[in-house]
Amino acid sequence: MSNPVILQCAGLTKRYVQGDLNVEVLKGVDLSIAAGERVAIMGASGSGKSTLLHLLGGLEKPSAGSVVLDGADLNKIGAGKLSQLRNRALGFIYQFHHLLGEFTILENVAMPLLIGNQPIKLAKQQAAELLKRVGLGHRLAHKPGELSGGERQRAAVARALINKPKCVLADEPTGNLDSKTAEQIYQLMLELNRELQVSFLVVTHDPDLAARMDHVLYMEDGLIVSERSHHEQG
Ligand SMILES: Nc1ncnc2c1ncn2[C@@H]1O[C@H](COP(=O)(O)OP(=O)(O)OP(=O)(O)O)[C@@H](O)[C@H]1O
Repeated sequence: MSNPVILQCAGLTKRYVQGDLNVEVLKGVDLSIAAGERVAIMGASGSGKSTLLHLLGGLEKPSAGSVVLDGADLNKIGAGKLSQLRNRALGFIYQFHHLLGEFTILENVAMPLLIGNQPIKLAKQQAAELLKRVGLGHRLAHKPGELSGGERQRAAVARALINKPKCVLADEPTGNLDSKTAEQIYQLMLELNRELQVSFLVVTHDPDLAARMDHVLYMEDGLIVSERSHHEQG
């Protein structure tokens, strides 16, 4: 693939010290994601998938190795630059939506734009457009607690994409959804991937979701052990 690399890590290592124990959770992971590419990470519970996602998203620091996002080495830039870069270039989706309960859906989705210093009116306009796009145009003034699980997850997808990020990092985005609602979330992610050329890196136990990605990587005990390519889904 000749598309530019958006997110890359090399020799990524993470150790936690627990009392006398030194637990090596990531043991030198190399990974590269191109613009518009969709990658799934699968693997047993405890193999290090979420830890890898946190390090790639700059939410935690590695013990060794590098992460390069949109040309910037995350370990070599200061905290202020890092959060700016994260806000501009990345979107995050979690199994449990992490929307803020005291704000409306519209405000939740507009939030990344406001953090990026966009004027409120414009931010809300753009958030309303994207919420319509994900089928929530009639729910703008609702708070997360007033929506169904699937509606909340669609709002979370909208929030992850409002900044037109280069890459979305998703941790079990369909983990708590029934299969019909999960299907809507896959379709939405695929549409937005095609339309906006956003890359997706998705940690999942869900084989149906993994089958919609360009590549599936398997993690075992802190390392990526195999890769499968499949293009039957286009
Ligand atoms: N802050 C921490 N301190 C100590 N150990 C940790 C910490 N965070 C994670 N671990 C350990 O690292 C290992 C990998 O955790 P991680 O959450 O990355 O796994 P996972 O593959 O995402 O699992 P799951 O599929 O169950 O979500 C686990 O054994 C976990 O106990």
